[in-house]
Formats: sequence, C-alpha cells, structure tokens
Amino acid sequence: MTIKIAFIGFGGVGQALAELLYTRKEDLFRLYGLNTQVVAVSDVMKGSVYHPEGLDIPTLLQEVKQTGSVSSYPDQPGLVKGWDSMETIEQSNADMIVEVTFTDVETGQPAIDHCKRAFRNKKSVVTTNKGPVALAYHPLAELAKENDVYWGFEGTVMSGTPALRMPYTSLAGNEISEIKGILNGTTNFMLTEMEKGSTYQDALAKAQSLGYAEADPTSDVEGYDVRYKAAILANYVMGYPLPSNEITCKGITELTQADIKEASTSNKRWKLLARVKKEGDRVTASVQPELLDSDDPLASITGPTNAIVYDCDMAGEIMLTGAGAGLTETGYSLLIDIIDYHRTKAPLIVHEEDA
Ligand SMILES: NC(=O)C1=CN([C@@H]2O[C@H](COP(=O)(O)OP(=O)(O)OC[C@H]3O[C@@H](n4cnc5c(N)ncnc54)[C@H](OP(=O)(O)O)[C@@H]3O)[C@@H](O)[C@H]2O)C=CC1
Ligand SMILES: N[C@@H](CC=O)C(=O)O
Repeated sequence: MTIKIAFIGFGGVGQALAELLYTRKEDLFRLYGLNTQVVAVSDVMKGSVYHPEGLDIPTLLQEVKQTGSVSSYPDQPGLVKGWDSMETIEQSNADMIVEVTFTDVETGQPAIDHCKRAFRNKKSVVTTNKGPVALAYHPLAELAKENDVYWGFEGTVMSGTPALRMPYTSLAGNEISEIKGILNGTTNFMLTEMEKGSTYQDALAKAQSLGYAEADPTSDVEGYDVRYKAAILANYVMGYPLPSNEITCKGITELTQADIKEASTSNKRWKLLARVKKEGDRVTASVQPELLDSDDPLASITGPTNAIVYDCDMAGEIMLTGAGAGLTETGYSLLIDIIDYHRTKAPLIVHEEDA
C-alpha cells in the first residue's frame, strides 16, 4: 500500500518531513506497513517538479540546498516541471496533499483554497498551516467529510506535541471549561533569551535562524499566531465557532528588558498566554502577556518549549508540555497525521504497483 504525496510549499517544515519520510522509511514500513512516495513538490520560489512514479527525496533536498530550487531536478521521461500549486493538486496522482505554505494571518489564503481544491478532487490533506483551521474549520471539515477524505492538522498547535490529539482521544468525555497555555515558541524563546540579557532584536534574529518564527515574524511578536491557535482550540477542541477576530490580542512588543528584569527581581516571569474559556453556552478567548509567580507551572516553561493546561471536569487539570516550534518537530507532526491517515484510510487505496 503506497501513499502518494504532493508537497504544496517546500520550506523548512516541508523539507523536514521529506527527510523524515526518507530516513524513517524502513521503520515506517516495518512498524505500520506504511509506504509513501513523494510524487510532487510545488513551491513559489523553489520551483515545481512532478513524476507520477515518484521523485528521489535525497535529490530533491540536495537540489534545494545547492541551487535553492527543485527546478534543477534531473530530467527524465515522464517528469513535469513548472506546475503551480493548483495544477499540482488537480493534475498529479497524489492521494495526499501536504500543505505547508506560510500562514497568512489575515485571510488564511492561499491555504484555504488549496484545501478546498484538494478535497473537491478527493485528495486528503495534512497541514501545519494555521489559517485554514483557524478561519474555516467547520466548512472545510464538512467538505472533507462530504468527499470522504482525511484532514489532519496536529502541528497547527504546539508543533509535534499532541496538543489536539490528546484532548480528542485521551481526554474524551470530559467537559473542558478552560484551556490556557504558552502556545508560541518564538516569543517564549525570546522572553527566555531576554531574561538572560539578550536584546529583543538579537533574540528575534536567533529565533528566526533556528526556524521557529513565521515567514513574517510580526505574527509571532504581535500575538496573531497565538490568536489563530486559540481559535483552533475553541473550534476544534471545544466545538465552538469562535471567529479569530473576536479574540482580544496583545503581543510582547511593548515588553522591555526593564519590565523583564523587574519581574525577575520580584520572583515573577512574563509569559505570553492564551486563554480559551467556556462560560455557559459561550466560548471567549484572549491572548496577552501575563505576569506569573515563579512557582506557577507555566512560569518554568522556557525556550521554544510550549505548555497547555486543559481544565477538565473529570480528569482535573492536565498539563502537556513539549516543543512549540522547530522544523523536525513540526515535520514530525505531519508524520503523525500521515500514520493516522494510513490507519484509517489507506486500506481503501490500491495503486497498480500494489495490486
Ligand atoms: N516552523 C515551525 O516551527 C512551524 C511552522 N508551522 C507552520 O507550517 C507552515 C510552514 O512553515 P515553514 O516551513 O517554517 O515556513 P517557510 O516559510 O519556510 O515555508 C513556506 C513555503 O511555502 C511556499 N509558498 C508560499 N506560498 C505558496 C504557494 N502559493 N504555492 C506553493 N508554495 C508556496 C514558500 O515559498 P517561497 O518562500 O519559496 O516563496 C515557502 O517555501 C507555516 O504555515 C507555519 O505557520 C506550524 C508549526 C511550527
Ligand atoms: N512561529 C510559530 C511556529 C509554530 O506554530 C511559533 O513560534 O510557535
């Protein structure tokens, strides 16, 4: 059973997943009977290449590293170059679209249209792009269902840490009255670096170089990235259609080094917190820096690590902590979804070479 995969977007996260699919290939087959084949990559600046019988992952990664583009992938019979994202989604023989373009914090595009086009063409989608889930969860979930395809988005909240699957599976049956947490790796990393004496600009540059920040880091530092994550938690975990523009949002841009120093002299720490609260039939959410006592479990979360606390009526408070950003970690989140897809959908797929 082979799952044919097309990458839409081939930046840090896309390349990290490609690397995992290659290096873990034998284990994935041995452990889960999972076989994958990358048939297409389509990226704006890094070019586009498609072969119905599969592309060689080390060659793809090497071409991107050496030339900045997959357009230099060696020509061979059947190879197609130059398809844009929509042509790749529609015309390739991929079963699964890996949507890893940048997250647009205003419109969620072009990722929303990529998901729609894929579902209408009976293709499943796994994504770490927050836009489609934060802005269009309900219509997209409906469309995926109508077309009997899979939609996975574990990495949209806390990267490879199972912040969405855990409440869905392991906390099932609880009434969750509040979800709060540190949900952005870049800003938590920056606050930690600034506590150690780094300037705001140096801390941001370091977060960018480590692959934690968004393509436009304004999304991180102004809190828009966390606002999307809070919307995802409200819509997906709490089942409430909370529009992201109804979530009050303040980032860390007004926090100075003096504020951070003053907090630590009084045994406190600034953290950028999201809170999603259920009150009666309503769910409300906020994103803002909060001053926490140093004995608060969330105060001890440093660097790019994130943490989330689910306030459950039966299980009590459950806290989950782990990576909030990072290329391998986020690539891994897509792999979790692909394995899940394989477990639920793959028995339906039969390609000629499997028969
Ligand atoms: N990095 C992380 O730790 C995490 C990232 N995410 C999310 O994962 C996604 C990918 O992140 P990351 O890989 O770091 O981001 P990058 O900016 O490295 O990669 C995004 C890629 O998408 C490409 N792209 C943009 N628009 C299109 C389009 N219309 N068609 C095809 N390709 C397009 C860009 O092309 P080019 O630049 O060549 O123009 C770029 O190569 C983002 O949505 C991000 O929010 C989620 C969790 C953690
Ligand atoms: N830029 C984001 C990436 C993950 O969503 C972050 O820093 O958390």
